[in-house]
Amino acid sequence: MSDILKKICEAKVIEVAEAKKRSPFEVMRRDAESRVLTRDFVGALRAKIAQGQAAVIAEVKKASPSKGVIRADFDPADIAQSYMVGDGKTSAACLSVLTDRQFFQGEPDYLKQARASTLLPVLRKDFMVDPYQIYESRAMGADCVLLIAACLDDAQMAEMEQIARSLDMAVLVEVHDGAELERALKLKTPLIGINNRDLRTFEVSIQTTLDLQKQVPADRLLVTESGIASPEDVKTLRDAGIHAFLVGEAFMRADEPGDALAKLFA
Ligand SMILES: O=P(O)(O)OC[C@@H](O)[C@@H](O)c1c[nH]c2ccccc12
Repeated sequence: MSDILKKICEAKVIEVAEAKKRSPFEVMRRDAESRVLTRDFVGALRAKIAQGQAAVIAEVKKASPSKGVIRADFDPADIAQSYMVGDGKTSAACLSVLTDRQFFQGEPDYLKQARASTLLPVLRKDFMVDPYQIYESRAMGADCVLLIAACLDDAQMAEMEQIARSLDMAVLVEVHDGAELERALKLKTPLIGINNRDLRTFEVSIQTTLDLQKQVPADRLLVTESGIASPEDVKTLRDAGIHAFLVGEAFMRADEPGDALAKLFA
């Protein structure tokens, strides 16, 4: 595990211990189980692809450890609506919302606001280290959770996936190398995220996706993540048969994030 990832996951363990004191496990579980109807995250991606379009998971992210504050004027509901509309032709399939406070200046409320202002399925972007957080994700309204293979062992991933499925949530499992990908493929989820960002160096290369793509069976839905910034990047990836994208920074730096999305994927 990279140093930054290790630091974040250690902080998460403490954060979760505190959260459990405020809302004990059974309370959180009941809260999660009382929520009705998730939005179909995988279906929304597949629908775009079936129409010959790129399936874009558009991220709502204020700041990151590598870039600091990315967007000072930050209104999650406005941003989410902008993504949902796009330019009227090209728009997001799904949203991703950072809920981590300490490293990404995120908030659980941002997810609630983004989801309430749109009809799009929402991924909770955070660092899962404990099954408690899967219930917590559903309780805050998430339709999909992220499992980062580098943070978890096989048994933890399988357990968290099982809980997510029992709550009708989708799972995006994120990998950065071939060994992590092999482990991710033991899960049932179709959504395999390949992170182009190396969390040790913060270097970003879409070549990571192109290299690992061969190892992803055709019945899985590969999502290329991070560092997608130009129409050339998009063309290279789509020509290679990759149609699902997770993009944050390139949109967050634009005045109108949905316009930036439409331009990047037109
Ligand atoms: O802002 P970018 O380079 O477009 O990247 C978006 C997304 O892939 C990135 O935020 C991300 C990918 N995996 C993560 C895990 C945790 C936090 C953030 C991430």
